[in-house]
Amino acid sequence: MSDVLDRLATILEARKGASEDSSYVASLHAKGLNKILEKVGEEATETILAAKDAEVSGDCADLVYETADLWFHSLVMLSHLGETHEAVLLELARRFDMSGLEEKASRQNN
Ligand SMILES: N=c1c2ncn([C@@H]3O[C@H](COP(=O)(O)OP(=O)(O)OP(=O)(O)O)[C@@H](O)[C@H]3O)c2ncn1[C@@H]1O[C@H](COP(=O)(O)O)[C@@H](O)[C@H]1O
Repeated sequence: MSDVLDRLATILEARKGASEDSSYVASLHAKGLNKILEKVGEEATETILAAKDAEVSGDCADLVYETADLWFHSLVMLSHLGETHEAVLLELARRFDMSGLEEKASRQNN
């Protein structure tokens, strides 16, 4: 499961050179950053609405589906700008490590 982002990133990279008629990702790149950002915004809104519905129904299936759409379009945005998910994972890891150090320092001070 953990290699899904790596595998998807490889496909997204390959789609940069693909024909826009044969590939949704290539069509987004061809339409440009504004179209990609429009999709990220739409998917973020759909994710928020699905989260509100999930709170009422207790069913998170639509929320998971919409979050996957949001992550996917965010990955296309990063790829369009020459960045990858790895930079985001590194940033999360850096924060995780920092919070670990803070916890340790706080334990030592008490
Ligand atoms: N993970 C995804 C993925 N998630 C969502 N989508 C597409 O994202 C779009 C979601 O937008 P909407 O729900 O607004 O649907 P829509 O109304 O058809 O979209 P628009 O007309 O508004 O652009 C749909 O067309 C979905 O098919 C995806 N398209 C592709 N992938 C992955 O990307 C790879 C490359 O895809 P292609 O470029 O199509 O080969 C695929 O193998 C998949 O692994």
